[in-house]
Amino acid sequence: MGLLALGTALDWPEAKKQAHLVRSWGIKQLLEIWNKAKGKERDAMLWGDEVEYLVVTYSKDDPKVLLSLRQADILKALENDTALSKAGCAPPLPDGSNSHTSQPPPVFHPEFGRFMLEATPGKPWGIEFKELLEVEPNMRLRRCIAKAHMLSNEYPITLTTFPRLGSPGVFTDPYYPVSGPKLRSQFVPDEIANPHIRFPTLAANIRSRRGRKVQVNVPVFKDEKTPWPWKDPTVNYDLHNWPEDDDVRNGAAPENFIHMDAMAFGMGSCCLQITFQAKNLTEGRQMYDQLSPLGPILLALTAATPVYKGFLADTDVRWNQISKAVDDRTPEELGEKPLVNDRWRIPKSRYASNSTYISEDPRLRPEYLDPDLVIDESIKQQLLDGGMDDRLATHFAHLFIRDPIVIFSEDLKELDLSKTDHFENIQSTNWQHMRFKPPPADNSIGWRVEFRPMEIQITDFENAAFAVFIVLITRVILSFDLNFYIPIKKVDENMETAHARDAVLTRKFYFRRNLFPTARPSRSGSSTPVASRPPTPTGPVEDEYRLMSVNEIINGTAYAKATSSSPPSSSSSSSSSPPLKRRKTSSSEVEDNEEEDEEFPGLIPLVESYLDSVNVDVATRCQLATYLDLIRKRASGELWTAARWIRHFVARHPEYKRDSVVGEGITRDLVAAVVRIGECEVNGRGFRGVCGAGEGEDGEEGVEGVERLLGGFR
Ligand SMILES: Nc1ncnc2c1ncn2[C@@H]1O[C@H](COP(=O)(O)OP(=O)(O)OP(=O)(O)O)[C@@H](O)[C@H]1O
Ligand SMILES: N[C@@H](CCC(=O)O)C(=O)O
Ligand SMILES: N[C@@H](CS)C(=O)O
Repeated sequence: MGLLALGTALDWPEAKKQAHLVRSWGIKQLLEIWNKAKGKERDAMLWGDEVEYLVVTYSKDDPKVLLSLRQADILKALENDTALSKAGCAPPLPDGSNSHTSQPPPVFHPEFGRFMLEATPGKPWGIEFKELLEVEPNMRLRRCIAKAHMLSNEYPITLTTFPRLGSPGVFTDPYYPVSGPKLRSQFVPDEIANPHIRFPTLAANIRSRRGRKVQVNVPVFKDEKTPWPWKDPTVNYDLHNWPEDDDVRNGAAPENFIHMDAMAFGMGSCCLQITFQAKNLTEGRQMYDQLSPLGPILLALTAATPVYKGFLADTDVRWNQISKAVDDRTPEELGEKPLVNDRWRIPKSRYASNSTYISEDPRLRPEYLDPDLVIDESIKQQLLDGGMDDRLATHFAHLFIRDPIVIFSEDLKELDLSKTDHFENIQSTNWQHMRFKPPPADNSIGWRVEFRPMEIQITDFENAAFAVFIVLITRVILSFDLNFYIPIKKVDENMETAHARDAVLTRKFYFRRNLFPTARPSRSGSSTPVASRPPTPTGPVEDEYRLMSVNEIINGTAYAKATSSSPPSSSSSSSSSPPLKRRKTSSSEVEDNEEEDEEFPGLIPLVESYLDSVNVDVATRCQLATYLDLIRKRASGELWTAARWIRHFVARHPEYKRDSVVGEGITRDLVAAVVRIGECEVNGRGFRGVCGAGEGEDGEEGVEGVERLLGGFR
């Protein structure tokens, strides 16, 4: 959730005139906080998660599911219920106890979509291992409380996208006709966006700055009966409501791509974000850098977005779609026209993988950095003159190549150095996969790092597992002083690779061979689990990394070898499931017979070594083991990603005609299945009973394939 200030928002031509002023005030505010906070020490190791939900309407007797646009009413109901004391919202902790002692009631926030909600814990989590066990019940509590403040036919669900957002016909409740002055979309009404002035202004000014509508094209999945070449049948080439309607006539909607044209198609997607507070600036910078190369791996591992606008896509994750949905670059910045009015060619959208490292770690070789990084030299100079070091000044001078998109006229009267609003304006509209967050103006909390790439998962069990995994990884990084550096450009490449269908099983990612400076004892104390090659700090950088599968990265080469002989569990799926490709089509695709002999320890074994080295009680260790097991099995293919489960669900549905179309009936049943899984979880009844395959305990049908997604964990 970005900066929710209020005021009179400037339209783009006016905002553009003030961009320079906002940037220069933003830099002054940044220097103010920098000078105040750079020496901050011993901040507590806190962290927090953010879970984003879609709100849908669903009832057993209704053949339609819709997006509910009652976000404001729901938030008001939550706000008015100060105790958030709805009966039945206290699911037991995994150890059977019922105490949620460390936490005040959760906090609910608005999001871009008027059909979205975000929930965070009432206060950040602390360093205690036991608190890790509170995360899942707290997430369930949030879902339960949210539901209790909705209408009986409304549900908070954690699918990344609503499968028929922008499809012809009715997909919102209430219905609004398409086309409004802010989004100017062919497919979604303006009312789909949160009416807070930030959101329609973001959408309108991004479009205006760009000079045309955003162009969100996703390759369609080619099934047996998909007409080919495929032309998006929902695009209307004859509309003449807005000048921007010409975009589709000028090639904005190419063949074989699902075409979308508004910010809502990206920022209407849900994710799971984790924020960490570092003990000081140095540690924050280290965490930012070391977590960066893990971003694409976690994106692939959490893949959950195979459907857009009623069609199966040929990609599994949301990332590039959001990137395109907020891409405000002009034709000059995109390199389509010679640079005349703009200052730079800019290689990436504002929503993209991060482009530089920020630590002063001596292990950071210059070769890992992008020599062509675009920065604003004059801003960098101001930061250097203000006492900031070169590397961090470069980072902020890169973020500040962007224009502020939402400017309130009231904020332009005088510079207030007791605030950070102008700095946050630019910072919070640089949606990179990591965010480095300075303390607020009052310096009350520490330097923080936000990990942003993960897709939201269907259940809180999975969301807690991924949140806890990232927490444990940061502790391993800090305890073992791990080194994940690879050239930042390779992180970009990995981000692209993560989009492939089933990338988790079919692709390889650039990853650092040796995470340790020297060999370390293994868990058994015998042979070393670390990479077999010595570190090469001065040798060719290319020797420091190689392509690895997600299984190798997460589970280690030994485990991957042992599990790779058995085909992924998709082999037992219906023949009508989209096929799992094992063909080689690019250098990053997994080849069955191309095993590398080099050892790599794997992140989960490293987490286990770390847990062995600290004092964790048995009950906590057991619960953490179920989370690690889920991730281990997702990485090995024993369990499916949500993307694969959704594809399977669609493929098995009687209404699916193998033509890539995800119709209303399929969408309804998919949402029904997700609601049912959520209910089973909130009620603490487990997935295996009511929600397992076949007839459930309550006499209702189980959810198709749920055991492939979740295994027998609950
Ligand atoms: N001092 C802290 N240390 C670590 N995490 C924190 C701290 N304070 C808040 N958080 C966590 O950071 C997350 C984001 O908090 P919040 O919504 O206030 O930030 P935001 O700036 O709106 O986030 P975003 O960067 O996603 O827009 C939440 O999970 C919250 O629990
Ligand atoms: N929902 C967005 C993130 C929004 C935000 O930056 O808060 C995503 O899926 O990445
Ligand atoms: N909620 C995000 C995306 S619009 C933000 O406000 O920055």
